[in-house]
Amino acid sequence: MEVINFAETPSLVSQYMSELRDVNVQSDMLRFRRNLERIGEIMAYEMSKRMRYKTVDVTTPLAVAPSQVLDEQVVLATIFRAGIPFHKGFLDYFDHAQNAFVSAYRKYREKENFDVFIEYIASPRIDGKTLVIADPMLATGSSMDLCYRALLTKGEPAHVHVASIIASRKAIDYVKATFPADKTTVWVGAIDEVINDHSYIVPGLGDAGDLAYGIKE
Ligand SMILES: O=P(O)(O)OC[C@H]1O[C@H](OP(=O)(O)OP(=O)(O)O)[C@H](O)[C@@H]1O
Ligand SMILES: O=c1cc[nH]c(=O)[nH]1
Ligand SMILES: [Mg+2]
Repeated sequence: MEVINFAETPSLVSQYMSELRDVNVQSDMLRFRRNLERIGEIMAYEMSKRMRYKTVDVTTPLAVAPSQVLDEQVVLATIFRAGIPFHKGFLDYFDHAQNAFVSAYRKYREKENFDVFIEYIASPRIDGKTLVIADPMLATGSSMDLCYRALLTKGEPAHVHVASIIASRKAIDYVKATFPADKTTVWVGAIDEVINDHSYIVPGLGDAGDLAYGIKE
């Protein structure tokens, strides 16, 4: 399974990542959401280079121009809440994509133990399509895995792109063990080595949902 890690090649993504992580910048929620979006936009563009195109004739005011257009039906899936700005970045580039939304939340049994519950799914059929699941944080990998399994009730995708801003090493290993190796590509802004007792990524950035939308009760 190919893992594309943007941290290996310094670019503007590195600048946006540093702002996302920085406690002194995080109080600017607009910038936090916009940086999630911007990384989504750049990932979408890089992903688009791996996709299939077909040639069509486009009529200009002067003549006919043979043009390359995307020949894959993309479904952009995301997980509430933190996935929303990241998803918007992808959708602004893959503007013809269909979309899927899934809810997943951690229900803590005690401080360190929790189950992830999926309660809501709104998705088109995904048979033969290119499925992108965009969620900024891949901590244990449970939400991503449960989301994927929920989406499989809507069909079998041709290819799966797992897109994340920060992943833990543990989650990368989990995705490698649970997603189909022959048709999954993983895209990450960075991989952090540590995950703490509360299953938060360290150094990570904190709680992406709260930083994007405010704390919840
Ligand atoms: O890999 P996991 O251990 O499953 O954790 C990752 C999940 O945690 C975050 O969502 P969170 O549960 O904080 O919800 P929120 O976006 O509503 O804050 C994130 O957006 C993922 O969905
Ligand atoms: O580090 C983490 C883990 C889960 N969810 C987050 O938002 N951050
Ligand atoms: Mg959260």
